[in-house]
Amino acid sequence: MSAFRPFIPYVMKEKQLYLWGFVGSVFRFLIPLFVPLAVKYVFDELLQSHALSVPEKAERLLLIAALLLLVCFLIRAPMEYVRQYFTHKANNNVIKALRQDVFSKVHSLDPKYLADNKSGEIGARFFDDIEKIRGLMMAVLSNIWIELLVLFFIISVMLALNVRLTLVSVLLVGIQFALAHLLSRRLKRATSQMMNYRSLLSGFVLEKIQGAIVSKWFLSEKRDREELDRHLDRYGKLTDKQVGIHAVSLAAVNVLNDVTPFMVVFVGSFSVLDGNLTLGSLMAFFAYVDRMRSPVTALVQAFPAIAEGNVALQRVFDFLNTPSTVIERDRPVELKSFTESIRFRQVSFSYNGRDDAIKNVSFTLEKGKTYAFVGESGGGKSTILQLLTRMYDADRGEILIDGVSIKDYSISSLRRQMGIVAQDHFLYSSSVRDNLMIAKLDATDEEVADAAKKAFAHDFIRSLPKGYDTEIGERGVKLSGGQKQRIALARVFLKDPAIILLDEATSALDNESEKLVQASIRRMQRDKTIIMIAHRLSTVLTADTIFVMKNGEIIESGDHRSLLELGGYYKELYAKQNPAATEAEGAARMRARASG
Ligand SMILES: Nc1ncnc2c1ncn2[C@@H]1O[C@H](COP(=O)(O)OP(=O)(O)OP(=O)(O)O)[C@@H](O)[C@H]1O
Repeated sequence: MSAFRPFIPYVMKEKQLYLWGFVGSVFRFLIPLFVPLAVKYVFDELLQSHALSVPEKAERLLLIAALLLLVCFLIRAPMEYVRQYFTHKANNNVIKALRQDVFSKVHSLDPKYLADNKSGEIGARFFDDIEKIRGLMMAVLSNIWIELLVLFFIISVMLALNVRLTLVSVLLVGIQFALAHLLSRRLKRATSQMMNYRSLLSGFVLEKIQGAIVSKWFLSEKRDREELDRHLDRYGKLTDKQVGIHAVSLAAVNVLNDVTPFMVVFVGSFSVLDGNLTLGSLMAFFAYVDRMRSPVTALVQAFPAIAEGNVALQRVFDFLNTPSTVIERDRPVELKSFTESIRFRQVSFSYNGRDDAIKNVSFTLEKGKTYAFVGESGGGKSTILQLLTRMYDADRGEILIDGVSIKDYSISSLRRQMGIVAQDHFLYSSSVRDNLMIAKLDATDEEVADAAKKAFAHDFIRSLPKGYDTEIGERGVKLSGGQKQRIALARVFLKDPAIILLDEATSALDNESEKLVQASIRRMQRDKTIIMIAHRLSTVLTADTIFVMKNGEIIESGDHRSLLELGGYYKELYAKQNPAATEAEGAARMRARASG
């Protein structure tokens, strides 16, 4: 029930449309309910009247028929349209608002949530769950409430006709409701298991589609298929369970449904024999009891949709209420421009709450200089960038920009100062131009081309079939690794931020291209602060300061020369990558010492 509360504002926003739907429904459903009363009049009064001649009776019959037809065509039919149109429109608006909110929520989720949950499972909220909420709205807002109103109306008229018969009917219908209610709890539980599994299944399938090429390489298609079969079997069992419970509800309700009119005729016939009930009243009664079955059947038939919608509401609002750990403070400061320094003060951070990815790290970076982080894989280099861009917040210590904690800045103004080429430089399945322009939405063609030239991407882009308008496929599959990297670099050149973060930004380029791109980066350097991460030490030789990381700690720092002279871990790494250069440098130093 709890998920209904946050859902109410969505429905209330559309109350005007629902009101029209309500008006349409009342007319559409209540008009036919007067037909049995007309039948009663025809049987009890008109046909048995001694005051009227046969032609007069025929004339009245025709008049009643014409009146009923007229009401049906002129009021009931248009009201059906009003009911359908406005209720569906209102439902569509609610669905649209929910989808907008789910989509916006994706952007405010912590990277940790995105790392812990498969995109297919998150996508299931957007598609499957919200569609189930539509089913719930159709059942409840379009049908069930009006059926209940009809039930109330019918019982009132029946009470006026005959109390005893009404009690028999209400008792029988009451038993049907009680049965249905009893089974609905089990149905909800089964539905919840089924839907949670369905979202897991969509996560699995999406991941396998994305990894289809890897499956081909490693010939793991058969294993994927077996895994899918296992998932489908389990899902099949859960759907069978749900269908089974629903079938039991329908069977129980339908038996009683069949029995009810018969019982009414049976009991009612005695009343007719006793002279307590007219034949016309019994016929009207029979028609009402028949109509009375419809709300119960509608309710029971809608149970799966209601149960699924209920679970979907819970899942969607649980998702919308996912707390964020990276939170902007009230009235944050705008970081208008970066003017002095970035400072990490005794910063520690763990992704899983157990192992520190960064341990007590402190350093200061000055504006306009180039810094590099090098060291072993998994040493914590990328984590430094994650913390600086506030994808995660440090567990301990402080990160300051121009002397102010980054938590005090608005997140957008902080990120506006930074441009990043990450290891996983995601490209969208749109054109090259669109991919570049996410860095600057109002960029001119010249600015786009200029940025591409700096990243040495312009020539290859122009050679693509439609140049800058070429579609590059999902995640840029139609491009080579180096081409994708150049586009990611061009994106940062186009953004032209004060702080440039390069995480293995040139690793996919050949030596020649890497040198050219590095030169571009250096050219834009003047007032830029560059933080680069690289395994290939040849790319960081000119950095003002190189930080060497191991096990989440900075173990050495200095420029290339001083680090070599230190003779520590950096020298070891450098020697491994450049054996010849190290020997030559050693010999030169020896010579210098001998001559000095
Ligand atoms: N999203 C994440 N969730 C959990 N653990 C993570 C996550 N990202 C990184 N780690 C862990 O944190 C540690 C530091 O990772 P980080 O990516 O900072 O290393 P790195 O020095 O950049 O490595 P590489 O040079 O291989 O890119 C590693 O042990 C890694 O397994």
